[in-house]
Amino acid sequence: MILSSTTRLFGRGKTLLRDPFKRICVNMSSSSLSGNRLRVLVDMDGVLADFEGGFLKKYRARYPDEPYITLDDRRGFWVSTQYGKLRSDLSEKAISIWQSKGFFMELEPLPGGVEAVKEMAKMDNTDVFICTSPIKHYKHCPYEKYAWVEKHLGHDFLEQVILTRDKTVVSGDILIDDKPDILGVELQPTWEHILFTACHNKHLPISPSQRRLLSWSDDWRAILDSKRQ
Ligand SMILES: Cc1cn([C@H]2C[C@H](OP(=O)(O)O)[C@@H](CO)O2)c(=O)[nH]c1=O
Ligand SMILES: [Mg+2]
Repeated sequence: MILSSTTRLFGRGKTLLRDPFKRICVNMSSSSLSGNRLRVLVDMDGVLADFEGGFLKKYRARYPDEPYITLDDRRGFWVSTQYGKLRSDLSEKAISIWQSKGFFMELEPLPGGVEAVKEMAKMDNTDVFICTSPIKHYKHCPYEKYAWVEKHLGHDFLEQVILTRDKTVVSGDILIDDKPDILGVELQPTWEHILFTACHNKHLPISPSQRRLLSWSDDWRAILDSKRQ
């Protein structure tokens, strides 16, 4: 009985369920109870860095005689899946592009993203983290993601980088991300996913409960304000 009321009071955490005191301490440091600070998680590729544009440019340069998919015709999150449907061997060719040295480092910033993150980071009661997934071919990508942040946001911002393959285990109030389905071991992440519009997701119908950020010219400040207490 005590355990089940603890469950209702303190949430669904499996490991901490038997220790309500510990659960309270953990919650105190999470966004909703940490002195009313807002914690914003900002994705990198497709939100701050132009993965799709960078991919197409390098793919066409490396495989000038192969067919390609214009950004307007992109559908589905995974580039290699759509290229594989175009012709089965093109999937591997696509993968070879983002596995190459320099791919992630040389991505151009998407318009307004770096400026928005810098502005957010200066706002009162606001903590901003870059929450990004490295590819499993780890030779260049993790290093280059850090280098990109250092180059565009400055050395101090390296403190704010979270590299994870599972964003559901990271706590925050908002996750601004271009991937339509963000899944992982945590079935009820603390953040609200704000879908950042990209060439591959712009045609997707959005559920009434989901919110979009159309670009960094859209009203991201209003979205942040809507989550403040
Ligand atoms: C393979 C692939 C990766 N990515 C990005 C998403 C991840 O970065 P991010 O979490 O910053 O959006 C990273 C590893 O999958 O590369 C795409 O956006 N499209 C793709 O097709
Ligand atoms: Mg992304």
